[in-house]
Amino acid sequence: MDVVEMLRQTREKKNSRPITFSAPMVRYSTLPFRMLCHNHGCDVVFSPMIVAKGFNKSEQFRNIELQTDPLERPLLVQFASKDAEEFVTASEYVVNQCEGVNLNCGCPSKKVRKVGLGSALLDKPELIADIIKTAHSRLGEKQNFSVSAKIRLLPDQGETIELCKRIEKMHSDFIIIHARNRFQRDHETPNYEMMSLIRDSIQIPIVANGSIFNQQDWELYKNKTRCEGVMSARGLLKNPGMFEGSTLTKPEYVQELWDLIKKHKASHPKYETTKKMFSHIANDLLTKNDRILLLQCKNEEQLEKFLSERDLLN
Ligand SMILES: Cc1cc2nc3c(=O)[nH]c(=O)nc-3n(C[C@H](O)[C@H](O)[C@H](O)COP(=O)(O)O)c2cc1C
Repeated sequence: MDVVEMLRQTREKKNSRPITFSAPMVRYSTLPFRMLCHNHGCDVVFSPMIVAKGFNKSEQFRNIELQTDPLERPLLVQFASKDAEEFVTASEYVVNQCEGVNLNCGCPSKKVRKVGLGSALLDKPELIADIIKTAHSRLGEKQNFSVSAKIRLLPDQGETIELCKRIEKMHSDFIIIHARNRFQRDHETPNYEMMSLIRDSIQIPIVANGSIFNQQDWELYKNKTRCEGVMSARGLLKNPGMFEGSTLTKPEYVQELWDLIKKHKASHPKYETTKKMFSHIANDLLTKNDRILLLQCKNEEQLEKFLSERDLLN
């Protein structure tokens, strides 16, 4: 259950499979989706990004934003914050619900950056360092509990390496790197070369992220960057069984997610999000016309009828 130990062991064992992570995804990486990923080959699952300020303010917000289950663990919880005390306070609320906390330094959304969160932190390496250092000094004693950062590359190679070294020096247990900078679009090729240079510069484990859709993709990362972990977002939305070797999504995943949402009803957000989630997971099982029809379902009953008629639900 110690994520850091899992990553270290992978490094020591040659030719071993990297530790697999489901990525933080606003709206989508709720408890039912995390359980599905956990059941199908994800070694570690991630909460969506949670804004620490709101989380600290109200119990109601905390209950809505984060619901967990011992069966999904190891779980990491990600916070957006620009203040060390605020990050630690939020982390203290979740310390018994998860195996670690992560600082979001990568979200490129304008709305998030405008308030100084997400990838805005990449312009302030000293602030990232302060948050990680403070969190480590206050939470580092807790066993099996990690503190880490998720970053994107910077446009400048030297600055990226400096940032990673700084994060390591502040005792981040590992670092998650989306192998693109914040100006790059998700379809652009990840920068494996820069990842390899980072590997040569730091000792802490690296979790590589960016366009991992199948086994070849994660093997490419492992070979090119010598990372200890791999993380997927869109790949798992398309095929939640990707990390257990399934090459295509399966009707069973649709049924399982449906059952998990029913079971953990309160933890799942609005119907519109549920519908979109099914449109991703069932995408490759449907015809083009059916994909359009799915998105036209107006409520849960219609969606259930639609999926049942296509033999995706019992
Ligand atoms: C719907 C969606 C929501 C996301 N939400 C978050 C988030 O909450 N926190 C975060 O660090 N990254 C978030 N990301 C970025 C992913 O974690 C990941 O870094 C990015 O999608 C690249 O990985 P991929 O190529 O496997 O999709 C999100 C991505 C998607 C597609």
